[in-house]
Amino acid sequence: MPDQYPSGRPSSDTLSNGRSPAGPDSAESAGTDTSITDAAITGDAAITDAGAEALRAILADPEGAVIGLDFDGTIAPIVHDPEQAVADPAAVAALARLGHRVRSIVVITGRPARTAVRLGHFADQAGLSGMTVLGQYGVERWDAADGSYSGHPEPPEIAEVESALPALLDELGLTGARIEHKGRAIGVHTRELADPAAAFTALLPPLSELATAHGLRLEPGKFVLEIRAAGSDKGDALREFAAEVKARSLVFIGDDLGDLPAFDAVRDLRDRGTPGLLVCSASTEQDVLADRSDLIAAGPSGVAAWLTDLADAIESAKAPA
Ligand SMILES: O=P(O)(O)OC[C@H]1O[C@H](O[C@H]2O[C@H](CO)[C@@H](O)[C@H](O)[C@H]2O)[C@H](O)[C@@H](O)[C@@H]1O
Repeated sequence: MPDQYPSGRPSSDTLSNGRSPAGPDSAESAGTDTSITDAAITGDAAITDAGAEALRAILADPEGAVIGLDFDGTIAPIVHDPEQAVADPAAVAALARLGHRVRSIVVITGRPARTAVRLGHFADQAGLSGMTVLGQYGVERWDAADGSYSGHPEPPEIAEVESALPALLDELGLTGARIEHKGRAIGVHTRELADPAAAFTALLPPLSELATAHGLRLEPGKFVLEIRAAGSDKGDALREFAAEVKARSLVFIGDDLGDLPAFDAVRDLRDRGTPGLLVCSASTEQDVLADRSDLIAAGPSGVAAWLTDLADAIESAKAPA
């Protein structure tokens, strides 16, 4: 696991940084170290100065803005069965409205691109005809414009890992762990086990060893350990996409460890002059992004509410007087 990741283990604590989330579940009061900006977009939520600056840039020039989002835990609520994790219809509806106004909407996910498109119902939304999905941390791509899918070749080592897994899980007494076959990656989920956190901790060293032995990497997430090819991460994917579409500003919304590189990319880009807004989809399972974000949304429902507010604000700025 890369050093910059503070912990691979899902947290069972509630958010501890005292910042108030945007969205319907918002409960805490705003911290004193942040400034409040346009209440129409952030409600009572605290936003950093850099975030407020980016928000102003987005509102002033939506045609230059890229809206980047993670899928699971951000626009799709977390559920036990990954096949049942559908996008929140309110988030999709807001994105469809934003799709008419902004430069691009891009979902950057650990899911295969096809899975995210299917679970998000992205292909049937009129407003999303310019959307892009970058799957498996950027090595797969779907473009709504022509419905095309593309991707790197699947690493053959994944099949070797797959055949080694049953014996390893048996040995650890964790045969009940859900295996998610993603073609170019394989996920081991502990959410449905009696003690998901203990199972996650027990699996971390042997799965890390297994990944390394096959020249692959371990990607930890919320009660999931994924073995995948090294190479692209969400930061690379976001940087390349922002350059491709010539983004003049960006937002990235995420919830989990795999989103950290995308957060770093937004920080790098804003250090170089492109305004960027970082939004954390907060949960009690993972708080690593909270301190790194400009704005905290109260989970996927808070993200959907924030996107809706953003669409309202952009549309009303465009409405004739
Ligand atoms: O990059 P993301 O879009 O956030 O995808 C990351 C992983 O998300 C999925 O797992 C998570 O969501 C599941 C469904 O809600 C949940 O059961 C699981 O505990 C979460 O970790 C997905 O199944 C993985 O393949 C993704 O890599």
